[in-house]
Amino acid sequence: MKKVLVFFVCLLLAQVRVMAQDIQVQPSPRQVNVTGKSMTIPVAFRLVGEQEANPHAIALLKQFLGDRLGTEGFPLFVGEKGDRAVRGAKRLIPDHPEGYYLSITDKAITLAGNDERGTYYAARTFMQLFHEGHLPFVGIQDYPDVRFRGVVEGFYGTPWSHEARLRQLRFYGENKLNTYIYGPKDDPFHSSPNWRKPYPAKEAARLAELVKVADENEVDFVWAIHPGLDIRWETSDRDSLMAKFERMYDLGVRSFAVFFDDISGEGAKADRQVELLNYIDDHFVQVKPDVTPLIVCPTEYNKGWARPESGYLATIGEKLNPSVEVMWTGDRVISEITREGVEWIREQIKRPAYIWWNFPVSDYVRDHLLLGEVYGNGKDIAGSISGFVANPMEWAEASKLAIYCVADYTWNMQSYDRSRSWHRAIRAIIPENVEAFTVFARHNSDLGENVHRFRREESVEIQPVAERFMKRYREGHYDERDFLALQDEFERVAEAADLLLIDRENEALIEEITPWLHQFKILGDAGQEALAMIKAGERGDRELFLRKYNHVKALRKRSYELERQFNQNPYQPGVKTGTTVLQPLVLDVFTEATERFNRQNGTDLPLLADYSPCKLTTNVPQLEHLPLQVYPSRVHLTPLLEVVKWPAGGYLQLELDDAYRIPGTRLNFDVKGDLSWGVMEVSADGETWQTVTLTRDARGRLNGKWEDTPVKFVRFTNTGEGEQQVYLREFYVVFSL
Ligand SMILES: OCC1=N[C@H]2[C@@H](O1)O[C@H](CO)[C@@H](O)[C@@H]2O
Repeated sequence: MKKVLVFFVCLLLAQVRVMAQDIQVQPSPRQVNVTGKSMTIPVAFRLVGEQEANPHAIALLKQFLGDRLGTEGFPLFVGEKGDRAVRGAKRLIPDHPEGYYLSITDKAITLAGNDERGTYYAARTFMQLFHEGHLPFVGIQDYPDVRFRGVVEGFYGTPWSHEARLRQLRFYGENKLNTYIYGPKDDPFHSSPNWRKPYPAKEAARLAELVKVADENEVDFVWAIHPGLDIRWETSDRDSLMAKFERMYDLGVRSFAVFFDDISGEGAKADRQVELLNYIDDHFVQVKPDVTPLIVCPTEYNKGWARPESGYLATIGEKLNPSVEVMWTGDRVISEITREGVEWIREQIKRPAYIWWNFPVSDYVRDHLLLGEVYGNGKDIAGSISGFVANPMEWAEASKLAIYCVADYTWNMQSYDRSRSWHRAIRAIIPENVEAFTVFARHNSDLGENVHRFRREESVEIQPVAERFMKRYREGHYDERDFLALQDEFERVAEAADLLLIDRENEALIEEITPWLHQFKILGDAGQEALAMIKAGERGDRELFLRKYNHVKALRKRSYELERQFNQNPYQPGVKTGTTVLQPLVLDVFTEATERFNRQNGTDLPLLADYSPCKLTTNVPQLEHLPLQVYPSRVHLTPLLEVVKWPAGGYLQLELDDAYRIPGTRLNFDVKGDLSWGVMEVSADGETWQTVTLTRDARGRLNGKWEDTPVKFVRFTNTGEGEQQVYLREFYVVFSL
C-alpha cells in the first residue's frame, strides 16, 4: 500500500508540463519521439533491475542521482534485452550492437540496452535529458553507425600524461566513444627499443588504472605494439611479442593492436607480418575468452603509398585471418575519408577498413593548434568501414574539440552537422567561456604550408571582409564599415586571449594553449594598432603614426621572441596563430600604411621583413612542399616522420639569397649503411659544383666540410642505381657563425 501511495505522491508532484522540447543529446540520437510534454524531476526514483543490468550503467546512475535513487519513488527500469526489468520493452530495443531504447512517460522510465554497452549508453542519454529541473516525455531508439569509434594516441611527440588519459577516457564515456588505442610513437615500451620488455612497475600500474577507468566508461583500452623498426622474423621475437601481450593481458588489457607503420626494410615484409599476425590471432586472441579482434596498422597504410606491384595489400587481403582488423588513413597520410576511397581499400584487403583518421594530429605542424570543425569525410561510408579512430594532437584537452565532433559523426553520420557539433563541443569543453574560445578556435584551425599539403578552413567569417578591405584600401577607397568590422574582430581577439588566460574552469586546457593565447593577444593588439596607423596617416598626424608604427614593430618583435621561447621542438618549433587570414592582414595593412607614409613624408621607415633567405627545390615527391625553418644563421629542413622514398637521380637543393662563407652543413638520414649512393655538392653560382666530403660523427650524423669558399647552393643527389629509403631526421645549413 505504502509503495502505491509514494508512487501517486510522486505523480502529483511531477506536474505534467507542455514545453517546446529542444532535445539536445550528444551524439545525436537516431530516432527521437517527443510528446512536447515533460514533468518536474521526481524527488525519488525506484531502481528496478539492478541485479541483472550492466553494473557500469548502475554505477553511473547511482553517481548521477545520488540519494534520489532508492527503493521507493518513480519507477526506473534498467536492463539489457532479456532482463526481467525491461521485458516489456523487448521489441522496441534496436537489434544493433550498442543499441538502446529509452522511454520517459508519466508512468515510468525505461533504459533498455540491446547489450550491456547499450544500457550504459541509454543511461548516458538519460542523464543529458535533465533540463532545468524537468524531464521530457520521450521515446528514443538509438544505435551507432560505426562499430568501433574513438581515438588512437598514435602521434609523434610528447605522449599524453596519465592524468590527461584518465580525463580522456571519462570524456569518451560521456560521448559514447568505445575505443582508445594506446600507441604513442615516443613510448619506448610501445616501440623500439623496449617493445620486448615489460613496463617498469610504475608505468604498469598506471596502465592497469587506465584499463580500469576505460572499463568503467565502457571504452575498450587497446594496447598497441610497434615492433617493426627492429623486429627479427625469428621465433625468439615472436615469443617476445606474445610474452609482452600476456603481460599486458595480466594488467587487464583485453584488446590488442600491432602497428607496422613508418618502417622500412625487414620489418615491412607483408608475408612475414601476416605470418606473425595470424600466429597471434590463432594462439592468443582466439584462445582467450574475452579478447576483442586483433587490429593491425599496415606499412602501406594509405593509397598514396600502396604499390600494387609490391603485392603488399594483396597479401594482407588474401592471407591475413579475416577476423583481424586492418587500419587505413585514406588516400594519403592525412586525408579526408571518402566512399570511393573506402570501397577501394575494401576490395584490396577483403574486409571493411578500420579508419585511422589523421586529424587533429599536428605532429607535422607542431607550431599550430587544430581547433577547427571536423568536415570533409563522407556521410555514406558507415557501411564500408569497421572502425573510425582519430589521431589527436599532443595537446589532449585541445584535441577534445575534434574528438567530440568525431563522436557525433561516427555515431549518426546522416544527421551530422559540422557547425552544430563544433559549437556544442566548445560548450561542452569550456561552458564558462564559450564566446572567447569560439573566437580563439576560429582563428586557430589551419595548418599553414605543410609537407602533406593538408589544409583546413580558418577565419571563415572575417576572410571576405579582410580581402575586400585590403583591395579597396590599396585602390584608395575602403568602406568604413569594413574597417570597423576588422577593428571589432581584432578587439575580440585581444579580449578573448585575456579572458581565456584567466579562465580557471578548465585549467588543463588553458595550460596547453597558453603560449598560443599570448601570441593571440599580440595579434589582437597588432591588428588594432595597424588599423590605427591608417587613420593617423589619413589625418596627417605624423606623431601618432610613428607611435603606432613603433608599437606594431614592438609587437612583432615580441611575437618573434615568443616563438623562440615556447614549444621548442626539432620539427616545427614556435607558436603560430591566425596564420591564414589575420597575420597576413596585419602585415599587409602595416606595409601599405608605411609605404604611403613614406611617400607622403619623404621618409624611409623600414618595413617588416618576412623574407626567407633560402629556397628549396627538389624532384623527390615527398619533399616537394617541405617547409624550411629559418633562423638568423641557419636553415633547417623540417624533419619528416615518415620513410622517404628517394628515387635514383632524386635531388634536394637549397639556394640561399646570397653567397655565404658556410662553416658547414649536416644531414642525418638515419640509415644504417654507408651513403655511397649519395653525393653532397656546393656551388657559388649553380654552374660549377664541388663535392663535399661527409664525415660521420658519433651519433651517426653526416657532417659536410669544404674549403673556405663562398657558397650559394647546397644539394644532395641520389647518384646510385635504385631507390633508397631513408628518414629525413636532420638536414640543415649553417651559413654564418
Ligand atoms: O599509421 C598511420 C600513421 N602513422 C603515422 C602517420 O600516420 O602520420 C601521422 C601524422 O604525422 C603520425 O602521427 C602517425 O604516427
